[in-house]
Amino acid sequence: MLEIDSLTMRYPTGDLALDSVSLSVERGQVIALIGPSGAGKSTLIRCVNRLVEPTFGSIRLNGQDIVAMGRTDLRRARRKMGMIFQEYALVERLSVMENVLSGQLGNVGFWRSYLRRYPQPAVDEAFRLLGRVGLDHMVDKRADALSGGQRQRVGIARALIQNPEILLVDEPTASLDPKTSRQIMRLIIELCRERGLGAIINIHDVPLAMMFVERIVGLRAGVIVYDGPPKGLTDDRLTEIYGEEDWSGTRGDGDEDEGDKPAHQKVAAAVDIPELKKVAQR
Ligand SMILES: Nc1ncnc2c1ncn2[C@@H]1O[C@H](COP(=O)(O)OP(=O)(O)OP(=O)(O)O)[C@@H](O)[C@H]1O
Repeated sequence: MLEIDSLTMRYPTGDLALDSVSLSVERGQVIALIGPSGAGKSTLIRCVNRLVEPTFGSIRLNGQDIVAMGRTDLRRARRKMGMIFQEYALVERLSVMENVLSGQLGNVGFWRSYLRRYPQPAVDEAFRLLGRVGLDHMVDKRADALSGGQRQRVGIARALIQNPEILLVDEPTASLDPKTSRQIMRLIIELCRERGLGAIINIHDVPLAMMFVERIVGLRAGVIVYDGPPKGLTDDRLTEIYGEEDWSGTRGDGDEDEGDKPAHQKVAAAVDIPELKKVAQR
């Protein structure tokens, strides 16, 4: 569905942010993109929606090369990409409903959206999505009266109302507490599953990524140094991605909603990491 080939990005400052990155995302597949600060994670996402112009390489969404597109085609292609941001990017003075409907901006034309006259099917879909993300009781609340987790739910509903083919998600939980972070990650993963949506999620929280995502891609200095399941992220692999560090205790403390087993035992069972299992048995 999304095929990135030999993607290279050198900023005008001379920084080589991506060095011949190749990556495919299948329909319904969610990828967590991890790596240290400056590894190129945000640049990769920004290249996919062409907020920055790659220096070299191709990015195909359903066979169409985004890098080669002119303005009209690019605008159309961007509608197929749902964006979810760390800082939510909501319009503070607008209601939850209006923020969600703003995801339709590309489809309803400037004047209709300016006058806030959205077609009834869009309004119905917004209600449905707000129900799905658990905010149906808050449709009229202003965005600036919401908690971080609620804001992110609005951000998710806004991304989904454009009926995207892929989600590009930049640090969705960086501003949230641990429990809310898990709820938001779980929601994103469930929605991707329900809709057969592919996603690339930039994330610093390795344990959280390992808990929810089946494929992890590790970037270091613009190069993919790991691409595989969470259970393959051994200490050596983490060192390759992040550099030398004591990794004990890094691999998560589990999912609070999975029954009464201590959380770290569930993660240990799920990810099959021997060192973690030893800790879990204590
Ligand atoms: N607008 C820019 N102009 C010049 N260099 C940039 C720009 N944006 C990013 N870079 C450089 O590109 C490299 C990759 O940065 P990028 O922001 O993509 O990394 P990241 O992995 O997303 O980091 P973080 O996790 O801190 O957000 C870094 O060396 C950074 O300094």
